[in-house]
Amino acid sequence: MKVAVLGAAGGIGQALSLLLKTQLPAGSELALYDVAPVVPGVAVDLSHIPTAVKVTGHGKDDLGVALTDADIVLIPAGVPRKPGMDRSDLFNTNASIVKALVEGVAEHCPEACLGIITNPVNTTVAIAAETLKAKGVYDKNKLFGVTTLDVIRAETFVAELNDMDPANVHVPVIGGHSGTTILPLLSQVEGVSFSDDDISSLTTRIQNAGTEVVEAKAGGGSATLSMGQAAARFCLSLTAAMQGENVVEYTYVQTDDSDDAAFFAHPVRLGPNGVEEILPYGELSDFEQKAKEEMLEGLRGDIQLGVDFVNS
Ligand SMILES: NC(=O)c1ccc[n+]([C@@H]2O[C@H](COP(=O)([O-])OP(=O)(O)OC[C@H]3O[C@@H](n4cnc5c(N)ncnc54)[C@H](O)[C@@H]3O)[C@@H](O)[C@H]2O)c1
Ligand SMILES: O=C(O)C[C@H](O)C(=O)O
Repeated sequence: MKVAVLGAAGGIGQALSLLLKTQLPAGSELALYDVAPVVPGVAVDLSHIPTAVKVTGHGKDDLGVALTDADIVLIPAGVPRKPGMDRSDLFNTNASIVKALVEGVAEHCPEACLGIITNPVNTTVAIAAETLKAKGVYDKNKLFGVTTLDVIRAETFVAELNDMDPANVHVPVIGGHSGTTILPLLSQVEGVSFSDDDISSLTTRIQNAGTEVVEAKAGGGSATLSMGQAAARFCLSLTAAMQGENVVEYTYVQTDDSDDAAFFAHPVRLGPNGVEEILPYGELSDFEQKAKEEMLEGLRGDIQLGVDFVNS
């Protein structure tokens, strides 16, 4: 198994790479790519950890080497938010970064599964899809927007509120990855019943959790450590699925469901070739149904922005 992390010298990239160095199956290879000159040093640093995962570092002219033979590519390259910004404010800088890196994926490892972390995820995943289509190598089963951070936050907050062990809490989160497009399905959490006030305040907290971190970091970036954990969970699930295990994760994938949006986070059964099956997200409460209807237009607009960026 070869995993390439593009943007590996950044806040997420380093946390994620540390977790993968310690948790990928023995015999795996971890290729770290970044335009920042520190990336070979990050690779040397990680290489001193005694696990059977080989780490290589690749600077800006070495994208092809990092990507060749990759089975999974994770992209956290790009700028993070500062207080007062929305994720959509990152579009101008991050759209072209994602497009260029995905062109590299199309050229060097078109069969790899690709996890997009760079914001605005609602849009950058559509950019990746259109870029791969333009190169004639798009496989909708191999492209994922990594929304696992919404899931782990929801699990943490629900566990805190109900004094439970977070390991025993499972919260579905569907939709997209910004503001109200993040839709936790609290009605489906087993073993807990919430008051209407709890549902309203927990939903808002989960939707605004990224902003909570951005404000607390006060200009020093956005979530990196929890995101590193979330992306590692997603990557390790995909790795296990590629090796034959039965794994389901919530992730933002192409659904072609005209009632929702072209991309929508669903529970997805992962397999050796990426998406094995997109599972239904089940029945929504009246609160969730209304929240879904209210956010769909915005999510569809975010996706269209990505489509237009590549095609016009
Ligand atoms: N999907 C999510 O849930 C989620 C969560 C947190 C952050 N994010 C997003 O992830 C992105 C990265 O966040 P961060 O905190 O790690 O930022 P960061 O600034 O700490 O790191 C970004 C890294 O990307 C590198 N980079 C920039 N352009 C590049 C290119 N063309 N090729 C390769 N590397 C390049 C930079 O050198 C830097 O090392 C941001 O867009 C942020 O909004 C997404
Ligand atoms: O909020 C951000 O800008 C980063 C990320 O999308 C998050 O949810 O923490």
